Amino acid sequence: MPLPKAELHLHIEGTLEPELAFSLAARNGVALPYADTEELRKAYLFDDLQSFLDLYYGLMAVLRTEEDFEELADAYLARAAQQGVRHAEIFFDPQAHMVRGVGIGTVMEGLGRALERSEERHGISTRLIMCFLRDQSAESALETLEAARPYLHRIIGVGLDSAEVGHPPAKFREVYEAAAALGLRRVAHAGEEGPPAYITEALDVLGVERVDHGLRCMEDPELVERLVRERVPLTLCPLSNVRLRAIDVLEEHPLTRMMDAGLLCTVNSDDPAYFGGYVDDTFHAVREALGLGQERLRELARNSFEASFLDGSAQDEALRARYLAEVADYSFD
Ligand SMILES: Nc1ncnc2[nH]cnc12
Ligand SMILES: [Zn+2]
Repeated sequence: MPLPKAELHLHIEGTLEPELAFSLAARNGVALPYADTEELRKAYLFDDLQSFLDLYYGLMAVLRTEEDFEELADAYLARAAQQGVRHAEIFFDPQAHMVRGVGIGTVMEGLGRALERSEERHGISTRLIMCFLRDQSAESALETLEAARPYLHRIIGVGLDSAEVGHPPAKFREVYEAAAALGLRRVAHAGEEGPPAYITEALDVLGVERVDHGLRCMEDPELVERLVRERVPLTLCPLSNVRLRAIDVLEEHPLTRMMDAGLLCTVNSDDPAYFGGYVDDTFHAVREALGLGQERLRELARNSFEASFLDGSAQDEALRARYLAEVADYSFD
C-alpha cells in the first residue's frame, strides 16, 4: 500500500494519457498530427516549459464534451487512488477550452460529475482550483472569473499558470483582488522558470497562500527565510523540473536542501501523463535519486495535508485529522 498523501499541484489536462487522447479524438472526429500513441509519446521530449505548453494546449483539441472531461477526471482519480492519494486539489485551465469554443459550463459539469462521486468511488476527497493563463491578458482573466460565477460554489480557489517569464504576478492584481473578495483561496505558479522576485510578488501583490513550484526561491536567502518564517507551502514537482529542464537530473534536485532549510515542501506530479510518473512514482523517484529516508517521506506526506485547503470547516478539519493519522500509522515495508 502506498503512503497516503494529498496531491496539491495537478493540472487535470496534464493527465490526458495518449490512449485516452486517441480514443476521444476518434469519438469527436478530431484529427491528431500523430499516427498513433507511440508517435505521440515520442514527441514528449521538451526543451523548456514553452515547448511542453505548445503540445499540451494542442492535444486539448480532443476534449470537447462534458463526458470527455468526466472521463478524463475519473481516469485520473482511479490512478491517483492506486498511488495513495487521499485528497486532491485539482487545477483546470478554462481559458484553454473557451478559446476553442468549449464553454466553461461544459468543463465544470464534466469535471463536477467525476469529482462528486470521487469519495465514494475512489476514496479521494477533492477540490477544484481554477487557473488563469498568465500569457493571456488581465482582461481575459477577469472575464473568466465572471464566466465562472455560476460555478463558484464548486471552486475553492484560483491559480496562475502557463508561460511564466515575462508575465509577472502583478499583471493579475485586479483579478486576484476580485477572487479574494469572492472568498476564493489564492495560489500561483511562481519561481518555476521565473526569478525569485516573482515569488515575492505573488505573496505581496496577489496574496497567495501557497506557491506552486517556488523552486527558484533557493537563489534568494532572504526569501527562503521569509517562506520558512511564514510557513508558506511550496508545491514542488521534481519530475516536471527534470522534463522541462529547470534542472539537469533528479539527483541535483534541491528538495533535500529545501527541507533542510525548513521550507514546507510538498511533492506533486504537475502533468503526470507527460512527465513520466504519477505522484507515488514521483515519491519513489526522489527517494531513489536523493536517498530520502522514511521519516523524510512521512514528513512530505504530512506536509501535503497540512498545506491543503482542508481547513475551511469542522468537517474539513476532521478529514484532515483522519488523513494525518493514516500517515502517522503508515508502516513502510
Ligand atoms: N508546469 C507548468 N507550469 C506552468 N503552467 C502549466 N500548465 C500545465 N503545467 C504547467
Ligand atoms: Zn503546474
